[in-house]
Amino acid sequence: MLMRIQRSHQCMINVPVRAATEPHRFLQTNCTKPYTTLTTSTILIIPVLKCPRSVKPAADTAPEYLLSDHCRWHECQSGQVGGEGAERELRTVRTSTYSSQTNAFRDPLMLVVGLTGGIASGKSSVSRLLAAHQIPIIDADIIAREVVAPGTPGLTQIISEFGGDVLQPNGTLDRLKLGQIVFSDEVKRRKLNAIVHPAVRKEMFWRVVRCWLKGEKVCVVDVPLLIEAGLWKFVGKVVVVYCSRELQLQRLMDRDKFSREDALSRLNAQMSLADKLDYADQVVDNSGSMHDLEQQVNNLVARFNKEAGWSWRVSWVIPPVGLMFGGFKLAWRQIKRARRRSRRRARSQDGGDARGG
Ligand SMILES: CC(C)(COP(=O)(O)OP(=O)(O)OC[C@H]1O[C@@H](n2cnc3c(N)ncnc32)[C@H](O)[C@@H]1O)[C@@H](O)C(=O)NCCC(=O)NCCS
Ligand SMILES: Nc1ncnc2c1ncn2[C@@H]1O[C@H](COP(=O)(O)OP(=O)(O)OP(=O)(O)O)[C@@H](O)[C@H]1O
Repeated sequence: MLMRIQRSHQCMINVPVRAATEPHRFLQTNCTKPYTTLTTSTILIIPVLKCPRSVKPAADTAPEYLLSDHCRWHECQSGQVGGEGAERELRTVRTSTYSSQTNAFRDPLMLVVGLTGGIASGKSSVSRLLAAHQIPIIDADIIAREVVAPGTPGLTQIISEFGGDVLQPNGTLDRLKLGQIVFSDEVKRRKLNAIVHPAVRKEMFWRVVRCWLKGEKVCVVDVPLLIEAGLWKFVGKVVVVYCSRELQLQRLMDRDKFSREDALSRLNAQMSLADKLDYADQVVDNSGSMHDLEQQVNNLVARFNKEAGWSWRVSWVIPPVGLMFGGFKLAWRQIKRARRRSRRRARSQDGGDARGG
């Protein structure tokens, strides 16, 4: 049963009645809590799930949006933003938040959060807000620059693949030129990815390990291509920063002073945000103001802290615990996520058929 509630002067969403009347209790008992654990013995990243307490049907669970003041839903719903495409995405957002709430073991050793989204959807803005809460951020875009700095094997490989023309007179990479080449040619982009991504993955891995050695209970890896590169499988929680395609384009053009054509070529080089939502455990809707975003991030941090709990310290005391459960949990989580995605697809197809009919 759904009821329509007005959450702010500009925002209306559909939520289950129980969620509307008892949001906090509702969310506490209906949460996705997959985790990533690190064990000292193996220094492996092993996702661990929280023990099922109660598995609710997807339609009976509360959307994450209850806790935030994000907006423009009313505009999307009335077709003011993005038209039919946005409507489809909106449906996906709603479906994904409703059904992302499975249950898992509350015994994380360190929660590794994979923060992703599309180009200019607001990942860096979310990262900055998270960093203000003293959460360590590992930024793949920054690492991707470091591994191609002058004197690195990465830069040498790029020169041998793309030629010396992609260098500036001072010997650094001409990123604008290389960007124009790779974002208009998929084969070349794959070649660049094959040079840069392995080095980025390796460095990210060691930075995660360092976070764990420092005793952090949560760390966030900000990776634009988390889903495309398959890295979502190795993080404990996937957070997708979403906004409509049109807003993404607009923000990209405003920020980087790209023409619409250049912006589109970069946008088209990535999986669509609507498709990324299929992988999300939590969605940050960045369609509203910076203030809306900040509120959502505050809620996200509260959630991380609650989920990480006290037991992350277990990894320091009994390292084999993570190893024992990790392999099993990894496999189990993959199965659950695959089921979840196929349920969502079926639901969104049903919705489309129903409307079409
Ligand atoms: C092509 C390059 C030189 C352009 O540099 P530029 O400074 O203009 O962009 P920047 O690196 O800041 O990336 C901006 C955004 O573009 C998108 N993007 C970057 N590389 C890719 C790619 N290979 N495929 C799809 N999207 C990409 C991401 O959303 C990223 O956040 C650079 O993006 C690059 O080296 N890309 C390959 C490495 C990579 O995949 N980086 C992404 C994180 S691992
Ligand atoms: N809620 C918002 N309201 C207004 N502007 C925003 C909002 N969120 C982000 N922006 C602006 O949009 C642009 C893109 O945001 P940001 O750099 O955080 O995206 P990103 O996903 O990290 O991009 P990239 O993939 O290129 O690294 C920036 O100029 C930022 O200031």
